[in-house]
Amino acid sequence: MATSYAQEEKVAIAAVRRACVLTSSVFEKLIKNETLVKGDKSPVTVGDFAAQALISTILQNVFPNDPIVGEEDASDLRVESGKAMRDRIISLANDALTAPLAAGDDPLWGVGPGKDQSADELLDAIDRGNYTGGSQGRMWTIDPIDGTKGFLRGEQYAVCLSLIVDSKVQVGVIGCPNLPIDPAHPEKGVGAIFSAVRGKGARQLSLEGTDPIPLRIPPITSLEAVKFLESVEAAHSSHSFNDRVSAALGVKATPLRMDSQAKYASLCRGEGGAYLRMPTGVGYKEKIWDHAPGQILVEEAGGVVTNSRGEPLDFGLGRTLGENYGVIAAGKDVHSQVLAAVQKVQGELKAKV
Ligand SMILES: Nc1ncnc2c1ncn2[C@@H]1O[C@H](COP(=O)(O)O)[C@@H](O)[C@H]1OP(=O)(O)O
Ligand SMILES: [Mg+2]
Ligand SMILES: [Mg+2]
Ligand SMILES: [Mg+2]
Repeated sequence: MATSYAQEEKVAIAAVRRACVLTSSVFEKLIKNETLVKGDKSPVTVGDFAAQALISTILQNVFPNDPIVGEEDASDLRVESGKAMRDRIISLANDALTAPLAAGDDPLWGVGPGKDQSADELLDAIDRGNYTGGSQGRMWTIDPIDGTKGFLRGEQYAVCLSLIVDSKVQVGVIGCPNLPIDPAHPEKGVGAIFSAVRGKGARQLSLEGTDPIPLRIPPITSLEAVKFLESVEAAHSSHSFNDRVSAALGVKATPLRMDSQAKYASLCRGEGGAYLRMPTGVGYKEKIWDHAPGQILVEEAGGVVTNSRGEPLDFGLGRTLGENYGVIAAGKDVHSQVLAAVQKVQGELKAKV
């Protein structure tokens, strides 16, 4: 019998919901010495560590045998110089794990009032994210704060969780605390969770995990109006390459820039016509936690996600997607045209050198 993954989706939504409560409260109170710079020069905050500890703890309670590929590790927190940050992370994670939340979160998956974790348990929970990945079996991916730079700017970021089984994403959940609930009605406020299960469609939920609205990428009537979604950070994805592709397609709309996998979610709501992420140089390999939930969300909303060779993303190669051929996500009708334009621009650039 095929697995329904209903339990996995429920747990994932509950974990992302609690993590969103945590990250929002961290942003309100974040102070200067609560951010570290990692080896690759990217920032990481107490919110990233605490959210990974929280999600990993919930997964451990319900699926103790599932390995986890998580972005963060606790090595900087285990040393003496990490003590202040460590204490803060432990208190944040415990607050979020034990907070009594309203409906939509029952049963509590082993968390809730009186279920405080020790410092060692929470550091170990972060480090359970050290799985190397691979092509077989079940594994979860956690990006506790995707778009940390956006988070620090008070702009878009996302709490991202996925279940991969035998290299294929089966469940994806993306929490976007700063994304408008309804872009056509800004007065409705911000904060949404997006969720997809393979073969069962994609949905937008409230930040409480309730009130599902099915997601379907709307058809595009003219290429001129295809709004590209792209990174804010020019170092993460080439803006100039996107401009060339836009010109090749005759696109008139100005691109919509936002951080994180909120781009995938926005595409599913028709806020942009295509998400294009081309490498800016050599060396950087895309991570599976940066694309797995977004990929299933787009596919279940009727769209297509490939690299610039037109191949599906391969989540079975380890912690990264392997050689970086970029990412193109769009509705079915638009994807083939964007892919052709990307390959045309690549050909022109090659001819130049
Ligand atoms: N050189 C790079 N190329 C592409 N993506 C990058 C690069 N450096 C960091 N990233 C990752 O891009 C993601 C954010 O992308 P976006 O620009 O779409 O918001 C983050 O997960 C970030 O990793 P990190 O979490 O380590 O900062
Ligand atoms: Mg990061
Ligand atoms: Mg990320
Ligand atoms: Mg991150």
